[in-house]
Amino acid sequence: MPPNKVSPLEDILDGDAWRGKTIDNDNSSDDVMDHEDDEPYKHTISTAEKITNYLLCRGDLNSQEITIKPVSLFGLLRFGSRYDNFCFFLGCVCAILSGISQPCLAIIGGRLANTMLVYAPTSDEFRNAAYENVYIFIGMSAAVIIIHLVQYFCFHGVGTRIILRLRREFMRALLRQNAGWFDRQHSGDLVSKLNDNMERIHEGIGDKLGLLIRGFSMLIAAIIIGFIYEWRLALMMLGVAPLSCFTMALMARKTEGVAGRQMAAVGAAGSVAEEAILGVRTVQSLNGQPEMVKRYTDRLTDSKGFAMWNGFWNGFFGGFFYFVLYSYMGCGMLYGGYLLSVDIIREPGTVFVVIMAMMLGAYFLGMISPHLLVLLNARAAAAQIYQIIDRAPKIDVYSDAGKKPSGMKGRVVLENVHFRYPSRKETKVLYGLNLTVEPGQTVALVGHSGCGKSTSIGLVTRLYMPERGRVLIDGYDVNSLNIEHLRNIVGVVQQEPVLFNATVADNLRLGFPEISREQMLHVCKMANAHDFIAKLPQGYDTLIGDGGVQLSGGQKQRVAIARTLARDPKVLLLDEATSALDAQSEGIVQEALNKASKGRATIVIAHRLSTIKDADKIVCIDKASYCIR
Ligand SMILES: Nc1ncnc2c1ncn2[C@@H]1O[C@H](COP(=O)(O)OP(=O)(O)OP(=O)(O)O)[C@@H](O)[C@H]1O
Repeated sequence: MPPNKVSPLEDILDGDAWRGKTIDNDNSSDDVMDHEDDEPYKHTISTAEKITNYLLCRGDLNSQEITIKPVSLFGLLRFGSRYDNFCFFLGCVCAILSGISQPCLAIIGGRLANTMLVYAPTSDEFRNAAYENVYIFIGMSAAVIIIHLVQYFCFHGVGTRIILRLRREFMRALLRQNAGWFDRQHSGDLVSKLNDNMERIHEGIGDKLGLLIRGFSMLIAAIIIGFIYEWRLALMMLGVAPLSCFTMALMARKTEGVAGRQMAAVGAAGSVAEEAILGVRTVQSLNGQPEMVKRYTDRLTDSKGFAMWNGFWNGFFGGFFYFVLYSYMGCGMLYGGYLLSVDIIREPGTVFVVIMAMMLGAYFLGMISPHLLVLLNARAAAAQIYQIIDRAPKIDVYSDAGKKPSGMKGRVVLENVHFRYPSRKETKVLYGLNLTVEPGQTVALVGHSGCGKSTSIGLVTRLYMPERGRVLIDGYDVNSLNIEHLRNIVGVVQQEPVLFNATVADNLRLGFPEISREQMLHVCKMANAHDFIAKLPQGYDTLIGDGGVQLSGGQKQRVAIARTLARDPKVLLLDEATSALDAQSEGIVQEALNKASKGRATIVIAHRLSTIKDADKIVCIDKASYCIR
């Protein structure tokens, strides 16, 4: 069954036009282990990109290493609907118009200058010409306001909508990945992909792209207008463009380095804060608050130095940029004056038009230079995100493929199972394990730490696939069963129950949103959880905090057991479900587990005798031998 729609933004997010293609999963039983290593990649920058970078004084960007092939510019719009594509196009047109309009305003400025310098202020000609130009000026300014508004509205809307979809698709794709893949990832990296990369993509299809288009079109329009009005002055003024570009490129080179180090130091401080908050009870119980605050402050102090340098370079080059612009403007005025004196230029307004247009072009060229990386960064960030979105794992929880037999009893057979983890291929964990659990029977798995007990039950839920041998339920190879169906038949209770920051009822609904109140009460009674839940301030609707922090360990475990029972699994896998509890809680939870395992095939992993004393069979796992008692 495809996953349920999860967001109230269905109207925006609905529709398949933007949905990325994924590789179909055949769920075939001849799949071996889930070996899916991602190939390393080194991207080479195209010649056009190299030339652009050199022209804009950013030759340093040509040597940077990009380890993923960036998507194309249009690839950034992959999750855009037709409406988004239209808005994007309209935004680009408005950005170009907005860019062209600025040098055009310089023309009106020049005409006004002419009026003031040529006519007597009291004459009718002066009044008429001045009014005419002022009206044109106001009219054009009003048009610029509208163009700006449409441009920002379009880019902002497109960016926001596409990022919303992208975030949802990324989250959906993340939760689709198999355990072997997660073993090779760092959760911090994935969260930062969700935040930083999305931000970069947003910049690439949003306001910053508008800024780039506007800057380039402004420069081109300024050059054209300048050369049309007076090519000699325009040619002289053209020199300001590389100068301003060079100044801002220098600033970008200096600040990018220190800003990166500043961000890294702030990030390190953030990690300390996150660790301290997550482990606040341990910190407080050890009176470790001053130490944690000191560690946090030390990291922040590291960032202070970089922040100061960042500010210094920004201030210095920002000021120097204006110095370059105004000095050049002065030189332009002198040269314009000379051309006027030798009658090459007839009207003084022409000098203003050329100088103002070229200055505007140069100013915006300088402004966009630090943002040159925006597009490349966005394309590389999109490539990273799409790589995960497009990754269809062999064990695919969203796949519709596979058998869904009804009326399953839950007879579990592990037949000569060999296994090693994909992330540690050199170490073999299971060496031909054989195990049979009849419906209604409880089998205890025992053995020394690390012998492969948890691994065995992970294979029953098909978290991983055996290297050799088969795992069967009612005679069906688990590889041939539909994954969702399999995980409805098999229920797992872990040592550390994982509850979420929601109400008790919401936690019980996870994976089974249709559960009725009666069913909820029934499973909670079976799990010895109903009595304490009923005494909570809002009963089943009580919020239980991060990870269920407002419940005791035993209470959390009973809610987790009830949640597992909600889907009425035929096979119950208990992975040291009581080992983290004190003796009293253990008794209550054990009683709940005994009730829960009635009529189901149950595999219990335990170290305590009390947990396994009622088992029908005890299987001892020891590297190359498995003994049954
Ligand atoms: N995700 C993983 N990636 C790589 N190796 C793993 C992974 N999980 C477990 N292992 C290794 O596989 C072996 C078996 O681990 P498993 O968790 O099945 O042992 P166990 O018998 O349940 O141990 P314990 O009783 O301590 O819980 C161990 O050597 C462990 O280091």
